Amino acid sequence: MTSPIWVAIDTPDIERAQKIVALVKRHVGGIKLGLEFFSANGRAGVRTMAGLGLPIFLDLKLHDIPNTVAKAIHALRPLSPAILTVHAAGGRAMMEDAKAAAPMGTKVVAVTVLTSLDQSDLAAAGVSGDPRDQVMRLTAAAREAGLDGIVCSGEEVAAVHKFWPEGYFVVPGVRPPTGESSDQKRVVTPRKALDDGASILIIGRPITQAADPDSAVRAIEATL
Ligand SMILES: O=C(O)c1cc(=O)[nH]c(=O)n1[C@@H]1O[C@H](COP(=O)(O)O)[C@@H](O)[C@H]1O
Repeated sequence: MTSPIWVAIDTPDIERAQKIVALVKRHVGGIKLGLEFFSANGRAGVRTMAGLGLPIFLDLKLHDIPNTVAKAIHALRPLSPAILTVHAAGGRAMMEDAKAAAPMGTKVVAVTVLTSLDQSDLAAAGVSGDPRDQVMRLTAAAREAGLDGIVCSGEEVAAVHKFWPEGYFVVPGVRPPTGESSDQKRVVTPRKALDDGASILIIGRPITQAADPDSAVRAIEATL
């Protein structure tokens, strides 16, 4: 069975990225490359990583006016990533244009409320209600825009799954029971996120910063 764990490779160093993937590749379903990696290595770097044989999640969290986001996605088309992210806060028109610009086989998913934010952060930004209310509002917009799914924390995934049973749900901010949460505020265990309906789990530092990434990913796998 394909692993639901996708490893977040957050480093600008492509050699380190390749080493980590070599260590964990038998135990992960895919590789997530984000802003840190892409800013340093660009499309050529993504191609190199794709050559390692696992599906690529290109997590650029695009958020701009519809035309700019659509053109950016158009420029990424040759990479045909398995998954691509935009911010749901960019609005329905932006999400519709993002989906239209993406290659056929690419899942476009919308980031709802970052897992590093809690209710007080939302209040500071003028958003009332708790993170779950805001995740639900943005999930409804993503669904109406024709996206494939959303990114949310494990605290909201059960509600989102109930609302959108056929959606694709990406859950980061996942920590093993003994793990440090670092900058993540809405955190659940990998087992709970899956039980509640996560399609895939995004896990970075608990694997990539471990002294032995292979043992770390296998220990997490054993809890699923
Ligand atoms: O879109 C994401 O992947 C994402 C959304 C979100 O709300 N929170 C979040 O942590 N992420 C990403 O998930 C990864 C989590 O990394 P760790 O906290 O190291 O496990 C990072 O690459 C983040 O960019």
